[in-house]
Amino acid sequence: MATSMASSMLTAQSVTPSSIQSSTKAAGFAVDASFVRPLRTRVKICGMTRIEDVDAAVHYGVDALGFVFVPASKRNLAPEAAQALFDRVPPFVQSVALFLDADESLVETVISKLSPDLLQFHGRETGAYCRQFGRPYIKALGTDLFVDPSSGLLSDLLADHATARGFLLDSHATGALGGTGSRFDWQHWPQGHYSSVPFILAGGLDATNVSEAIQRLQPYAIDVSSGVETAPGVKSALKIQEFMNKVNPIG
Ligand SMILES: O=C(O)c1ccccc1NCC(=O)[C@H](O)[C@H](O)COP(=O)(O)O
Repeated sequence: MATSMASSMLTAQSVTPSSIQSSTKAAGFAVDASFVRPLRTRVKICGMTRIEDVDAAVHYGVDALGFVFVPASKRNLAPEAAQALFDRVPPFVQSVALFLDADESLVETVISKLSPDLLQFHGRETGAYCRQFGRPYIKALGTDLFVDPSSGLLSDLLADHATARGFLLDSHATGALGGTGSRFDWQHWPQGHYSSVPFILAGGLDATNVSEAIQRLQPYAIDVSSGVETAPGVKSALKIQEFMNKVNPIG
């Protein structure tokens, strides 16, 4: 008890904003006053379709749960069917509603019925489209954009989405379906001064590769779906446990 109190005091003392910022700079990220890297990697598990999976994810310490409102997806939820899942999300765990080039009416229905904490746009949505809902959002970007940043496409997109709370980098080509379980070439992970908002790593993560991903890329957060599933939309409590233990090892 005494030892653990002493070590938590030590941690609290040594974690000044300036020490956080200098370690962030060392990792190659642009830092401004609005983005201080957290000490632990945050986790979103996406594609929740079952109450028992929500419970397992919460039990193992997830930060956010993703719910897919994309009719073409195997993980798609009808807003009415999602109510019971949203009702199960406890305080301090975020609910994230995911859309892909959706009709505005679907987004509005989900907002009014389910009150998600955060919206996630996975297609070719413009900044103006995303902002019209007046809710915080993150924007998914295909890493094809990062292969040649000099093209200007990437900086245009980041500028258009200047009010996004973060950018999720996935292996999908922009506009294509996500949640495929495939990894992108991590060499294309942004190391430069692209943005002062957090980058979230997604695409093909699982318990075998997530530690390496975090060490090499130091993302703000990670997002996983297939890597903790036995079938699309069916999560495994054991895989969630193994994954979460690798992200933020206990002890
Ligand atoms: O999950 C889907 O079916 C889906 C459909 C359409 C757009 C996006 C979708 N999922 C996005 C994600 O789940 C995340 O980006 C995910 O963390 C990465 O997926 P995975 O490679 O399966 O871990």
